Parts: sequence; structure tokens; C-alpha cells
Amino acid sequence: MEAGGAAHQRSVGVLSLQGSFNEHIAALRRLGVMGVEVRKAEHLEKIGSLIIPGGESTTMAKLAHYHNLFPALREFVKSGRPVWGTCAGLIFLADRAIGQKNGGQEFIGGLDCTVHRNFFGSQLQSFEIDLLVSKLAAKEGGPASFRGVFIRAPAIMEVGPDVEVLADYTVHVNDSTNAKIVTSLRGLEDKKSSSTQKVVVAARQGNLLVTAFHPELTKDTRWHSFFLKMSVENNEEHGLSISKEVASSEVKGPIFLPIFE
Ligand SMILES: NC(=O)CC[C@H](N)C(=O)O
Repeated sequence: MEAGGAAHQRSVGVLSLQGSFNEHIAALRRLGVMGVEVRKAEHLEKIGSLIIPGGESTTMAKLAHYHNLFPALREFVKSGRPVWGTCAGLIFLADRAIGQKNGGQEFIGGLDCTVHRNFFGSQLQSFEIDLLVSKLAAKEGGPASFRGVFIRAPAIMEVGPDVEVLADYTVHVNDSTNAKIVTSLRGLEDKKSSSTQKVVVAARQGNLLVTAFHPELTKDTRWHSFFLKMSVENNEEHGLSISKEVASSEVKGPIFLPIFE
């Protein structure tokens, strides 16, 4: 049976192989929408849009490969249904990647950009920062800034002409090592001897949305609301509506998770 119980509805799916899928489902729930866990190719047939969460992209890619999900995921992107990749999900959606593990990783692609894995350094160099998100605020209201939670995060080094940049971030670089970049983020190094570099941390190309940070770990639901609007618009183009909340007894797993304030 269709999630939501009606053939004219299409739910929002969340790739639930690994990483912060529960947190995305909880954020959707706060907006009154039930996210559907996607683990198999056939689950993609029932959904109108998909969130690919953060986690560990090599592990996630191995699991997706094991479940033979890549052909169906590529087909999903090609079909034009909205897909939002956060952090590791961004890496999945990039056409080109640097900083990959030896032997490379299998990805989905679709977004004309080059992503740098672990650009900001190791897990220990994770950080939070207020990002300027004027375009998001213009559509969703609220402050012009958004608290970006970066966990061993990637960054987009260059984008193609059809990609709209929704947030960027300027880092000071005096060395090609990531450790120096993170030091500069914390304002600890001699800025005079460094040059600056702008990297992209949120972008959109058609129905593909990517963020290098983790909105699902904050209580600010504007990125989820922005993606839901993309999902609703796409559903409407196909004469479909979005599945709303179902009875809580049908919702499996932890839903109300702690979030960082
Ligand atoms: N928080 C994240 O999703 C981190 C992604 C991680 N750097 C990777 O390459 O998979």
C-alpha cells in the first residue's frame, strides 16, 4: 500500500542506510510531514522526493552498492524528482569529487560541481558557524543567518553555470593542509600571511539541493521547509499531493530526538 494510503500522494523519502536519517525524519515530523525510510530500490517508487543524509559516504556507498541501489537512485535523480543531499549526501550528488578514498567511491552524481571531501579537516575539527543565507530567508522568512553545523564536512570548490549558490563561506588558507584552514576558521593564525578562498556550502541545481552542513541537527526547520516546497511544487506538476502525517502508531523508530540549540 502507498504510504499515507492514497495513490495520489507521494511521500518524502529519507535514505536510511546509515547516518542521520532519524534526525531528518524528526525534522520533517516537526513540520507535520512523515518521512519514509528508504532502504530498497522499490521504496523509491512510492516517494516523490528524497533526502540523502549525512553520515560516512564510503560506508553509505558500500551499503547502497550491496543493496544494488545505485541504478534506482540515478534513475530517481534523472526523473527530476527533488533530492536533497546533506554532507555525505552532498558528496553522493556531486558530479566530481576530490579527496576520495583510494580506489574512489561510487556516487550518484547529477549536480554540476566539484566537491572536496573532508575539506574542513577531521572529525575533531568539526565546528558550528553562522552562515549568511539571504535566499533561504527571502523564501522562508526568519533571520538572514543560519547556524551551520559542520561535521567532518565537505565543501564545493567550483560549480557549473546552472548551479545557484545558496550559501558560501570564506576561509583563510596559508597552506594546502586542511588543518591550517580550520585553524584560520577559529581565527588563531596570522591572517596577514594567508590568502582567502571562498567555498560553496549550500547550492541548488534544478530539483537538486545540497548543504555541506547539518540542518537536521538544529531546531531551525527552514531548509526542510524549503525542500518541502520543492517537493510540493514537483508533486503538483504531476497532479500529486504530499503525504502528511500518519497515525503515530504507524511511525517506527525514535522520532523526537535531541537537537542542538
Ligand atoms: N557529516 C558527514 O556527512 C561527513 C561526511 C564525511 N566527510 C564523508 O566523506 O563521508
